[in-house]
Amino acid sequence: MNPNVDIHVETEIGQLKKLIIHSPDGGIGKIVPAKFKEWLYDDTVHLSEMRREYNQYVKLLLHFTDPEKAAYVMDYEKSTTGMQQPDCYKPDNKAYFNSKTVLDTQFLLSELLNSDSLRQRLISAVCGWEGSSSRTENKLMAMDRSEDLAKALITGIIKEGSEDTGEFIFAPLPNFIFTRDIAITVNDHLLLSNAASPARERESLLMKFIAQYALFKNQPEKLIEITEPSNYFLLSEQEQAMQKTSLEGGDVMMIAPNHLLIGCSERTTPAGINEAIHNIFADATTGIEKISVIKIPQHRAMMHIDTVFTQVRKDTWVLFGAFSEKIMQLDKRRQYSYIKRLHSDRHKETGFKIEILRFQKPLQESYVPFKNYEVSIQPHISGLESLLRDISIHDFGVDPDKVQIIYSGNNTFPYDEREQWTDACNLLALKDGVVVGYDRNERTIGTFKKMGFSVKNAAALNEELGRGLILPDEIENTLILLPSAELSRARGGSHCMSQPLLREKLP
Ligand SMILES: NC(=[NH2+])NCCC[C@H](N)C(=O)O
Repeated sequence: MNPNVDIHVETEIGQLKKLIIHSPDGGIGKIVPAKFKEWLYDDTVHLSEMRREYNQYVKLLLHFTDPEKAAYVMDYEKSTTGMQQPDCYKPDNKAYFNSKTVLDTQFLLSELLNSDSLRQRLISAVCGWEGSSSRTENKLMAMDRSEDLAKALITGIIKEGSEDTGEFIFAPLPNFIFTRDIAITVNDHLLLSNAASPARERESLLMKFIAQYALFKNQPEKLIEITEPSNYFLLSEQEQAMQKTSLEGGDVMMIAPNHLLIGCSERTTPAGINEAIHNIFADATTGIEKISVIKIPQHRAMMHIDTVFTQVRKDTWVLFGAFSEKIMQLDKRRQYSYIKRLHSDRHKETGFKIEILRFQKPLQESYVPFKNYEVSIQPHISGLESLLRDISIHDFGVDPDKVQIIYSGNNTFPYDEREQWTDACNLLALKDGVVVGYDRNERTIGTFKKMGFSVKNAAALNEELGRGLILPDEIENTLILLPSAELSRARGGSHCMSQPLLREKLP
């Protein structure tokens, strides 16, 4: 792909033009219960069903960004009915849809691996990381097709015959479908994550290669990296745990052209945030002037901030009601029972209260790297709901009376918690007011309807779009529902399954 062409994201809701995804690969079919905790899963997944669900998502993205390729996959599917996973969805197959707007990490990697020097470098880096033997390294080097090699580096399996047979060389990357978590476009820069757990570290390594050698080949200065301080290795184990520098993309939202949100969570540490703020403010060209940091409890149910809220439209948000200070002030009993629940399955202090700090970039002349930036607690921002209102009003010029918050599960226990768990708050905007969610979150869907949104099933809509009965431009104020029985088990929604590279500016 052309290096550094058309990479720009300045909001969460501008019309989506280009993104990186990763279709569920065979590694997901290898998860065993003994590995749930380490591999960040809560269940085994029925892979072929998950793929059927995911393919609706891919089709939808193609309809909105690359209609020719949408037509191609729809025709292909029709001509091959009965195929479990049609070849047009496989990045290593000749029939792959190969779009320039819906890019798969696996396809991007295989293109890079056509270069001998990069092939050598990537294999050494991955094998070094995984502690593999030289025999494994040589086996990988000897692979003919770069498509097979890319797949092996992701799934951890050197295929022999069908997908289910082959040699295991390292652990799979079952969370690679959540491409949001590995990197975030910040205006025309890319912020690379530093994963919190070993299960996701190889993902970061692969993404770094894609960013360095494909997306930003000619502009390495546009990459923002989060690293451990140089004296980290000197610290005791205890100090290292305290000062771990991790930041995952699910905690970062490019909310308005000069405003970035960063969550402090189970996955993103204060040291990671500190590093991000300094690196972003030190670079005069990122365009970021304020960074709001949101501290949420360190809890599996809400590993990133995008599991508790996302933006739907300039004036509309979906939020987990337990984090609305407005509701919690009214409902002290509910707050108490919620805190108790959060604490009961966690030994360490989780810290329930949401805290928000705003960091303001000082004028460039007075900026001394790593020394000064202004921190403020805005008195009118007392929690998440007032932050979201503040963004609609001040960043998007919405009339204060017009801001609306949709609460997951219609803010009624137990649906609020159940639907937050299955990513009712984790929506991807295809454009201002058109978002993608999961069909299982019925109470949340009901609230969308009450608020005046249309609701459409992805499969039906894809058919209508395919037949030209409706055009993407004609779709407004709509929640599009993906089938989600299996997809939701991986514990992420459409927001985390997307890494936007290009969105149009809002009018
Ligand atoms: N941005 C997100 N909410 N990502 C969800 C990631 C889910 C994944 N199983 C994990 O625990 O890492």
